Amino acid sequence: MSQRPDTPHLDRVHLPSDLKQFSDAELHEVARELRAETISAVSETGGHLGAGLGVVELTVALHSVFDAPRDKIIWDVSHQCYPHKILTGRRERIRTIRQKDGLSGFTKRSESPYDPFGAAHSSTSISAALGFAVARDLGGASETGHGDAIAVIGDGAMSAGMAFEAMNNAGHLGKRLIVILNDNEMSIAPPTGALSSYLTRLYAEAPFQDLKAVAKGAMGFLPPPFQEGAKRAKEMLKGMAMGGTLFEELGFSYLGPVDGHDLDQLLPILRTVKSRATGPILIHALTKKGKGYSHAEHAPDKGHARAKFDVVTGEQKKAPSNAPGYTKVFAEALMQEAAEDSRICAITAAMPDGTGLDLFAERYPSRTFDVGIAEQHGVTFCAGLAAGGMRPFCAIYSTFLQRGYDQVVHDVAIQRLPVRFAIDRAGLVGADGATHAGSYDTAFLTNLPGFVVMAAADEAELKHMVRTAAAHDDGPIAFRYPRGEGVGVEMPERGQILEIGKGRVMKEGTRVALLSFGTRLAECLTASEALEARGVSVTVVDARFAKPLDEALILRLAREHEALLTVEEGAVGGFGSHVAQLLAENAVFDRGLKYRSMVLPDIFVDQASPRDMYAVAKLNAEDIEAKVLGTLGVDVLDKRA
Ligand SMILES: Cc1ncc(C[n+]2csc(CCOP(=O)(O)OP(=O)(O)O)c2C)c(N)n1
Ligand SMILES: CC(=O)[C@@H](O)[C@H](O)COP(=O)(O)O
Ligand SMILES: [Mg+2]
Repeated sequence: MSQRPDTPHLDRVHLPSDLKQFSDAELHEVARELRAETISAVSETGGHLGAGLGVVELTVALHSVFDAPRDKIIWDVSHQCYPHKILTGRRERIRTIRQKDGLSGFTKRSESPYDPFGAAHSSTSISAALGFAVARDLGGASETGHGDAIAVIGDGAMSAGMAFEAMNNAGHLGKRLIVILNDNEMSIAPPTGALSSYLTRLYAEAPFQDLKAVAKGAMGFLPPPFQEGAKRAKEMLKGMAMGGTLFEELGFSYLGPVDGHDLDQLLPILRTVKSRATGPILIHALTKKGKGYSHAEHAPDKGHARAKFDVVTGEQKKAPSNAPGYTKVFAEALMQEAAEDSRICAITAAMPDGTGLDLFAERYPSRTFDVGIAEQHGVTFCAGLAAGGMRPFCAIYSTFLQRGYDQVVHDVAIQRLPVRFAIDRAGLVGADGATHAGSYDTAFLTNLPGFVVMAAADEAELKHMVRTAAAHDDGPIAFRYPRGEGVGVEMPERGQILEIGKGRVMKEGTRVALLSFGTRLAECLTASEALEARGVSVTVVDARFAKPLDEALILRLAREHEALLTVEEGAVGGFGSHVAQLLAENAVFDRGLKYRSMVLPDIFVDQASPRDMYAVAKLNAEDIEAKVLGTLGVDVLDKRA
């Protein structure tokens, strides 16, 4: 356990209203202690660090000026919400964050009235805040009352289309709405794209202008520093002075840039905005990701997410790995294929490290594209690349691909374009919890005509699937694989091209067939050993493909066994549902086959270790064993006795 920081001011804050007791000078102390408390807590739990450290002053300023929960403070993505949680009655539990039965790592409506809107996927905050603003003005019912709607959105999140859709709508409606653009010039990786350059220009190149002239035509309200004509006010006015910022063109008043770490700027500005704003306003705050903790500030990712760490040295306490991680296996396999085929290119939506494409980019910079947080665009961009004769690999986490689904259907599948989808973080992911679970991709891709859908059972299989996808030009193809380490199997030098729609039999038995799709295969094999020990003979098959199904193999298994169970780390509607459809269409149930399908349950599974989450989902080896025994009508307790 790290030594807890001394926090005499913070100790007096149990709810945000307690901040009102402090002078502005004392709020500086609160902020200093809040930063120390955040670092100390995350050092014990691991989690998102850099973004939270970057908004410490903003959090203190917002909570001391506004009146949450009546005023709705909506954190975009909400990975920066730890200081907010500490100030809003959750300090006692902050050291449980992201753990089983602990606080969520994100804002969550069911957790606190101070979290008016849950998030974890980016760029939703302005839409949600606008919804609150309109509900307020239309007299919607709210247990906490209706006050201001405030969206705090990062420069990375601001680059997504959804943020602009919301600004477009908000500018048109003209409601009082406050957007704080938290510009730290970082996404998880350095941000890419023209918007990022634009934001930089807003404060780097804007000429100073006469304060009075600016004030005259500007916004009808000015914080005191403006009136005093202080140098700082000039800084604040730079962007405004340019006139016609992108945000103003969209109907927002633009105020900034302001120093997001300077409470002496933030407090008067927020107070003035609170008392005077009428329509939508955007405050452009410049901050530093990882601010105040040098090990974060100077890290390439600015301390975005951390395992538990030593506060003094910054050293992370990572568990030693026993097998290569799936992400790295994917990246290395793709590089092998790219070496042979100059048409292969790779696309990430702001997750170069998470998808392994940072490695690919080092070797093939001109064939790597980080499109920013823009999954929809990323998918259609790949469709265009494929139509243009390239072989694009679209590397997007399962959970984020949800955002590009219409593009998958309309731009890729209907046109039968050979986009290769590398779907990382398939299945339950652990500490990020339900928002990041890769639960639905098998279901939403296997519905689509012409799609090939594969799941890797281990890291060697992943290598085969990368090669198979590279070679597959006849329409779209996807392969899914989980977060974390492989199972430690022997790795081939290079992947083989798999026969499309063919599974592999791992072991032949006689009474029960376990048909696995994905990495539950290891659990099936473990369960089969336990079942064999009870005298139940088990066949275990790795399906490899959910689409097309290996119909011949599945129908043979159905014919030759008393029971057939499918097992997958995906929601209902995926592999098992397609197998059931095949069996039904072939009248197999009429002949008395006992069929069961093991899928993720119809609940959102909260954060815990992946193993604990799979225990909740009843998809571990012991659950498979129990399900088989139940299916056969064998009394589990009797047998164990
Ligand atoms: C739709 C979606 N895509 C990708 C992500 C992964 N992601 C989480 S935080 C983040 C960077 C956000 O950058 P920014 O908004 O600037 O916030 P910062 O971390 O810099 O404070 C990304 C890409 C996500 N949460 N949601
Ligand atoms: C907040 C967010 O969406 C990311 O930071 C996410 O937590 C990354 O997950 P991985 O650690 O699995 O890359
Ligand atoms: Mg940022």
